[in-house]
Amino acid sequence: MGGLLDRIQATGDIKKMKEEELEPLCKEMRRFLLQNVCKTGGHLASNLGVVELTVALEYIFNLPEDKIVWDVGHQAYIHKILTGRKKDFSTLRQLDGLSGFPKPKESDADAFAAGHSSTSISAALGIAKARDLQGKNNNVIAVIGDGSMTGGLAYEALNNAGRDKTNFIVILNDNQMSIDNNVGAISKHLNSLRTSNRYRTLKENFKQFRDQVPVLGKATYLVLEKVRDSAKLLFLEGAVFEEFGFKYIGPVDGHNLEEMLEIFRNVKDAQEPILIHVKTTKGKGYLPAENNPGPFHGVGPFDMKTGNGLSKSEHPSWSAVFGKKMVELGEKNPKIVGITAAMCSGTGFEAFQAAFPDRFFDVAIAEQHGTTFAAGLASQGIIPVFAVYSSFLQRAYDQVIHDVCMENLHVVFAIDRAGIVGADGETHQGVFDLSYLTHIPNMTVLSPKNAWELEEMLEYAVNVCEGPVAIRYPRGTAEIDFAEHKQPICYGKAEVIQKGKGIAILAEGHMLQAVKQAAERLTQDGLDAPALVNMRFISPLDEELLLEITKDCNEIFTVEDNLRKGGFGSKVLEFYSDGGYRISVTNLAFPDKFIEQGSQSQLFARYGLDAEGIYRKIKGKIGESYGR
Ligand SMILES: Cc1ncc(C[n+]2csc(CCOP(=O)(O)OP(=O)(O)O)c2C)c(N)n1
Ligand SMILES: CC(=O)[C@@H](O)[C@H](O)COP(=O)(O)O
Ligand SMILES: [Mg+2]
Repeated sequence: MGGLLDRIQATGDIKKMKEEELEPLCKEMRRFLLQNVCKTGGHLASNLGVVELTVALEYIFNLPEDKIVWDVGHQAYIHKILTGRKKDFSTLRQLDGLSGFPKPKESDADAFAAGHSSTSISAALGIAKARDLQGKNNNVIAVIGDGSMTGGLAYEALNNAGRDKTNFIVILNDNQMSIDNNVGAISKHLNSLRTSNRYRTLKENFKQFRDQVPVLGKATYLVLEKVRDSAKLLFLEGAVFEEFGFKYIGPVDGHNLEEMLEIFRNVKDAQEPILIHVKTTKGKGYLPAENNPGPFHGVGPFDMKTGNGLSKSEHPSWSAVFGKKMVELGEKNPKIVGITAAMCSGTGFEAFQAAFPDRFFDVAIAEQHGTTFAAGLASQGIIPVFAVYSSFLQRAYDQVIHDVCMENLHVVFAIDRAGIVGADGETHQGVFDLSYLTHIPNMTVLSPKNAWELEEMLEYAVNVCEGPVAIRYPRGTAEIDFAEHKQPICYGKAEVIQKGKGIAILAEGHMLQAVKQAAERLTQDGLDAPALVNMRFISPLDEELLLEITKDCNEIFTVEDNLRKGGFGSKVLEFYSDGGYRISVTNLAFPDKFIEQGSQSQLFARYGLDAEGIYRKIKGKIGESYGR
């Protein structure tokens, strides 16, 4: 056990293995993956599905000279293990550990960083063009899943690449799944291709042809091409990729190592754009994941024997609170519709989808389209609620401005995973949305302190607001026991949790919990109780309250789950500065850099945004004036 993988770790090169060792290597790889990911958590099912594909790719191509661009990159664990990172694999997705995504900073075998979907063909095309411009002749390969193939960016790249005739290879890894079931016309088209046996027929024809005209190994591809041209019938139905100018090869069995090796040998160094359609099974080799690929797309620690998750919480997740409330709102108002961009289960939208299938739209991985589609619906009096992760909405920035806000359309954005998300790291931290939304005219931005307030804000956003409105809430479990503070939501009004003297702490959303604990410690230290405010509205700010508070307080602290620049605190600072008010404002927020991976609590602690850190920063700032 561990022998073959350890050999690769020692030699740093899978190419030194004998071909007959590759099957046992795949077996060992699956065991290793399971034994580790059941402890660290991670994107298990996608990785189990690409074991043979990755092993064959890295056996035939020469890394790092040849460049493999993994789309999203959540399925690059095997690649990491094969390229010298087995020894660090137990640190996967942990603080200061191995990233769950490709990262050129981590290894020169990682050609391009990713985390968001549908970028691989564009990036690979750019890398191939750069190769040509520099007179090099390495191979460039994009590996993209069927789910990621629903993203518009992929088609912009195909459109560019096919016309351009740049030689590079696209491997379409089709497991018929996005995170949930894949949807849309492209997915249907892939299904129709999957069931055809054109590649096998082509191979049969080729064999007959070869028996008549002897050919040697490397020329195989050229012969295949000739066979193809002489057997046009096989291609009459045509894959859409042929129309884009790619040579289409497939569908091929992505778990048949021999077939993968043969194809990759044949296409290596080809001089035109080629797309290989590979069929795989998500979760392959681990029954709980094969039977339930959705939940095993991304998992926390689990029991390997049963597949059951280990972490349980008595509190509901923010997404679950959102989902439950949406059903209630949907029952009362038939104008409400739900939109997701391939994140139905992640955003808690499943119950709404089940209850109102005609009023629920999974637009696939298409945040830009989802936003403009919502604008279209809103322009006709429908009330769309688009539930979308904060970092993925970054894609639709122009659509938010141009299609929604400029026309002041009543679109509700339920921004899930706002703030620090944890183990996914830099690519997924939702720490920009306050900065990229709050300066847009007409946009209302709300941040709930707890589960109850999320429900109230949703009701308010759907039934009371008129223009565009965004409610941002974090990943994880929602606080439910703030029984004492249940004031109704009023446009542009903050909620005063506690009046105070000297210091005022203004909290954004769920940060109020840590702020309350920090405030308690300050009072235990003998300071006057600080004023505590739950801002609720980040845009527009409650300017009346900001003025009022200066009567009793001269030290203002803002606390938020966002980067500092352009965030909530900097807006407060701007307000006082523009008005010429002489008051000390300190912003407690994430620093202006890409925030690394780690658990949410580790990251809040590292950046001084947990209760302890907030307490220390306030104490440090005011220490002198209080003589402490
Ligand atoms: C822009 C963007 N939207 C949504 C996601 C979330 N997401 C990550 S993987 C994934 C499904 C991808 O499906 P596919 O490409 O087929 O890969 P598979 O996991 O099936 O191998 C989704 C929706 C993302 N990473 N980026
Ligand atoms: C790779 C990707 O983008 C998603 O799978 C993401 O990791 C999901 O995040 P959650 O676990 O927060 O739903
Ligand atoms: Mg897929």
